[in-house]
Amino acid sequence: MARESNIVKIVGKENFQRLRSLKCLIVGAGGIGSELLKDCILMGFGEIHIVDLDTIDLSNLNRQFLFRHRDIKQPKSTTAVKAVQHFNNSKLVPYQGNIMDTVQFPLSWFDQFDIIFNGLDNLAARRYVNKIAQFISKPLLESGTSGFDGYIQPIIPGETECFDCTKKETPKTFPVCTIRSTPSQPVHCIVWAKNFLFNQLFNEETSSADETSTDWGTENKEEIDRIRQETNELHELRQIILSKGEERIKDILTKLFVKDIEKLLRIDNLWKTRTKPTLLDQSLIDDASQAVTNETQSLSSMWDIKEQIIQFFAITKKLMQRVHNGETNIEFDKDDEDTLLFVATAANIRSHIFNIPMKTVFDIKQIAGNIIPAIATTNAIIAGLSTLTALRVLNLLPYEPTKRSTDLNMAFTAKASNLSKDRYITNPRLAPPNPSCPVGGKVCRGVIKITQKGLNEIRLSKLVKLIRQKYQYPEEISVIDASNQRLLADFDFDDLIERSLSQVNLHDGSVILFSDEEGTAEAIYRKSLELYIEVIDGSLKDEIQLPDVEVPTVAVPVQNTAHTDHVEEKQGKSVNNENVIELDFDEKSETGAVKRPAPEEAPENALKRARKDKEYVDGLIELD
Ligand SMILES: Nc1ncnc2c1ncn2[C@@H]1O[C@H](COP(=O)(O)OP(=O)(O)OP(=O)(O)O)[C@@H](O)[C@H]1O
Ligand SMILES: [Zn+2]
Repeated sequence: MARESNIVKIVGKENFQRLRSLKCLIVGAGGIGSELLKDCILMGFGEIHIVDLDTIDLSNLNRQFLFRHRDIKQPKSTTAVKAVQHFNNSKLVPYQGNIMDTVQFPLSWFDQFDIIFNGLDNLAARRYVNKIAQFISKPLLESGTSGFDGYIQPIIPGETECFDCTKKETPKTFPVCTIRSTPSQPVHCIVWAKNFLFNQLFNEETSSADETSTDWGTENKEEIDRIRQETNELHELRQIILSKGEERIKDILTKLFVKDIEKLLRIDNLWKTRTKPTLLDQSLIDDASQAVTNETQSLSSMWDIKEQIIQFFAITKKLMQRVHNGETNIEFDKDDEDTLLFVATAANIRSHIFNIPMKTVFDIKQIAGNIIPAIATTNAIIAGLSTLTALRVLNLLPYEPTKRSTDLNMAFTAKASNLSKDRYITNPRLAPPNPSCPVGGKVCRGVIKITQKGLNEIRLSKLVKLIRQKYQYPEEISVIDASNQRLLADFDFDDLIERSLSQVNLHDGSVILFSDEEGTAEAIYRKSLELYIEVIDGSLKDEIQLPDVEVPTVAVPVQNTAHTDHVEEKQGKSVNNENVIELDFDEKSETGAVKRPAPEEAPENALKRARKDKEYVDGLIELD
């Protein structure tokens, strides 16, 4: 086949046969994932498995080229696979599910793959796959894009830096619930006004593209139902816009800033740790509806709430007239002052009721203009670089064999726009693992194999004893359920020690962290050990098998700063750090150290636990 002859030219006949026998996993079937699927098929991988938890949304169609309008609400993974069947020569296996679901995707399932590609859009899932790749020692091609910027990072466990070796930037997109129910910053209200409200009222074509994220950010069913219902009700507001009912602009304000907020206030759970919003004063709405405005206010001065509402009336009227003059779909454009004023006043009224500082129209113009769109071309470039790099990672190129894994290039694109003068792709080298990385550097890692019987019968005390014997830990060690940062045992907390592993909630997919609490007089500690629990079906001697890993001693605590310097140097002068790694990270998991007390934890243990967590986060230096 002509297509195959091209890849054969690149890798040679023998390597092509190897490629045909390899299995790859693509995590995410969105913007990058769709591209990866096409590229992996064109390369000729023997088997390609693709996972996505989501269904197709109207807003995906502009760039996720495997999907059509008729596919809306269908699962992404199966639809993507159907769309490529006609040119496919590989075995394709789609899954709809959350990659972090250890029941659907246990460690043994990951182990079947020769390489993993990430096409994800959130920090939690990226971190999870990174950790899994470290546990099973499989190469991972991590990637991400943001507007015209993007990056790929090949991760070879133990040899190159991992995803968590460098600190990640704060989020630029937000979970749905933050935007729709619990805003806490001006930008949340601006995203709501621009991406959601404005589109619902003035642009039918993009009206379901209401968020920059499909991540609900909550499991609260009541809240999700409310958001869905609210979306349906907004279609009625669109009718007001279409109906020439200028006198009904009051109803729009009342619905958005009084009735919807009343409903929100009824969901008690939302307000346990947050300040409640206050309803917009109905008399302010009534007064503003009577006010006459022809004055132009300075866009760089701060308007009070009264002025915001008056301007909201005026600008909504103006936009309604534009709709009636034939512009049925108006697009937000920061340079179209009408659309800007609508978004600014709506955002500010929402900020006002959520006790968030309001912003000048001028400031809002900067913020709204910067909300970064996803660009199909960047996704295509990044997925292409990712699959090409995979050839090198898998040693499939007959020439220039890679001497060390860190000689692999990590690619960044920046300003890939055809309007920009400085288009470039840079390729900084990879760094070795960061010794103070919480994932790769500071802990040793392995998999405990255990039977269900073992899980039900073996007590925590027995496990601790086995661990101490096998890895030469001292008497005092602490045991933490690392999946949720729960303390299970340490030198003065033994409430759970005589319970079985299943009684302390350990199960297939749990990760436990053992740390030396004692050390020597010279402050030499045994390195921490993180073990993944894999429950197996067959039989095992003593029902449990600990992994054969070396757990060396380390000196503590020395802050390690070398790595940061190294990263800066690696990225080169021409690449602005801020431009490079910008992804929609989930704020909650940014530190990776969520600390939840054990259900039966005494207050004094919470203190100790906090101390321990801190040690885990601080640096440990390995002694050779
Ligand atoms: N934990 C997860 N398990 C499986 N798939 C995931 C997980 N987290 C995210 N994804 C998928 O990764 C894909 C990321 O693709 P992309 O960045 O294009 O986002 P999108 O949700 O399709 O688009 P947008 O966020 O711009 O609306 C999405 O299809 C999303 O469903
Ligand atoms: Zn790391």
